[in-house]
Amino acid sequence: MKCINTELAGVLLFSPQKFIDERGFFMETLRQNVFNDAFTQRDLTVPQLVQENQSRSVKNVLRGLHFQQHFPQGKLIRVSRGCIFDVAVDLRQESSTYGQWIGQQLSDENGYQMWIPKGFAHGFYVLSDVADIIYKCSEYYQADDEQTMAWNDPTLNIQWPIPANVEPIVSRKDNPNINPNMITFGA
Ligand SMILES: Cc1cn([C@H]2C[C@H](O)[C@@H](COP(=O)(O)OP(=O)(O)O[C@H]3O[C@@H](C)C(=O)[C@@H](O)[C@H]3O)O2)c(=O)[nH]c1=O
Repeated sequence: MKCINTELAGVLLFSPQKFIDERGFFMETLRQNVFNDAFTQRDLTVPQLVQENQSRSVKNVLRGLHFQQHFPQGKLIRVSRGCIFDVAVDLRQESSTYGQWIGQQLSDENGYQMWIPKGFAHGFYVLSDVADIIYKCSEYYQADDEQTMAWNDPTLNIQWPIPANVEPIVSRKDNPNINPNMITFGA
């Protein structure tokens, strides 16, 4: 498993070694010592991962942007089936990359895992017919602590790879036209 930095401080991309043979493939998806080393080598605190989630989405689904306000979660995200455009937005006011976003394709082909630290909002858009996302979190989910920021927030101006004339499929919570409690970036 290789770990590389991204242009946003603390956002890491893990790239596994894939062993392909006539049966299919094999790869390690978590190895605690490699994971820990990636953080200690960068003088970052090693996160404890306390919850794992899986969701399935169909093409054109967009989930996010989500974050927990008082109990922020770091998230280690991978895709076991299909392909997504995964987005992290830096909401850490003291950060040199505050307000910036990063988008990365994660797929069952590339096997990449994106580490999104605490203090970021997270969302993704599904590019394949179906996508299964598996992600581990460093804090427990707390429904009443969760905040949603509009995926199409004009200040963030995230360049989602949504085809022209396609409306993404969103939950009521993630629909800026329906959810009156949505957070506006910078407000
Ligand atoms: C996230 C989550 C949801 N749920 C429940 C609440 C709800 O009834 C149902 C579906 O929840 P949601 O609609 O919030 O699911 P979803 O929109 O997939 O929420 C997720 O979106 C991505 C972008 C993230 O970053 C995640 O942290 C999480 O916020 O599952 C849990 O029980 N535990 C959890 O950890």
